[in-house]
Amino acid sequence: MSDMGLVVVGAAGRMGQTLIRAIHTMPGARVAGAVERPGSPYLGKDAGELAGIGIINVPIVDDPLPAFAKADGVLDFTAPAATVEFAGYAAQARIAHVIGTTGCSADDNAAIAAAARHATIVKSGNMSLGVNLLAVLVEQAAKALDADDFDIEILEMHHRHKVDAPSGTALLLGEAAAAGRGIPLAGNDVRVRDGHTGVRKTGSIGFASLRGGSVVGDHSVVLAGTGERITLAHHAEDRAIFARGAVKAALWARGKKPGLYSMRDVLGLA
Ligand SMILES: NC(=O)C1=CN([C@@H]2O[C@H](COP(=O)(O)OP(=O)(O)OC[C@H]3O[C@@H](n4cnc5c(N)ncnc54)[C@H](OP(=O)(O)O)[C@@H]3O)[C@@H](O)[C@H]2O)C=CC1
Ligand SMILES: O=C(O)C1=N[C@H](C(=O)O)C[C@H](O)C1
Repeated sequence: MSDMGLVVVGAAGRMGQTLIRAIHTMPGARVAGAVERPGSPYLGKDAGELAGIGIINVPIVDDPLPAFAKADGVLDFTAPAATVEFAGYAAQARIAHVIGTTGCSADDNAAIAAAARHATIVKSGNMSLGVNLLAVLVEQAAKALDADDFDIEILEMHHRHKVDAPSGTALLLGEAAAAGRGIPLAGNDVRVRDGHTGVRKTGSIGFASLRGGSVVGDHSVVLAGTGERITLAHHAEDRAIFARGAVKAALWARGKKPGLYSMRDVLGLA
């Protein structure tokens, strides 16, 4: 089979550039296109040169449709509104869509699920192997430790440029904890505490978000009991772990029937 042609949308962003570098080094994939928004100062620049790997003869363009028409898949770490739009185009083009964008609303997620009727979509708040394994461990721990005895709190820290909170990873870990407890996360989550909050509600899952500096992504899940505390944690040191996961997801999705898949499916951890 020929190398999978991948379009990187948001190609000038932090993840976009990391994705261009990852595709360049991973066997089985090639950069087939690079897209940024209309008016971006990066339009016309070579995606490889911008990413620091030298000229690859892929100019950054602002029209996704012709790029998608010539490709086998799209890697998308952009913003929720853009991702919903790209999901529609990827479905039209019948190509795989790997979505790393976080901060999607319920309506955004419904639009993405609708697109997955026609396209193979892999969506995850975190594409790394380590975090997806951590989610499995969190689910097991939450199941093993009774909600009356152990409180679950999720702490995340990211760089100063991050725009959404809690992080997609924190929510993914919260979903895993809730699954372990046999409850939905919605309605049991406490995303903010301020002022006179009252005592902690038994069985709730708390979140706290820190922002600062250049932190790539730190996540801790604390299971706090009386007299003891378990902490399960992951520290991302390099965005390459997310980019390699995304390319792996695209290669996995090639030829799979339409549907909405997760990184746990890709990694065989489901
Ligand atoms: N799932 C995972 O493993 C990971 C997910 N992420 C998520 O990925 C997303 C991006 O993160 P990051 O790379 O740090 O952010 P950046 O802001 O650095 O990159 C986003 C890029 O997308 C571009 N963009 C936005 N809208 C459009 C559009 N309509 N068409 C084309 N390009 C567009 C932005 O352009 P402009 O600047 O002009 O707006 C920017 O270049 C975030 O949601 C983040 O949380 C990040 C790391 C890992
Ligand atoms: O914005 C980021 O940088 C990251 N976003 C993802 C998230 O919201 O969890 C994944 C990773 O932690 C980096």
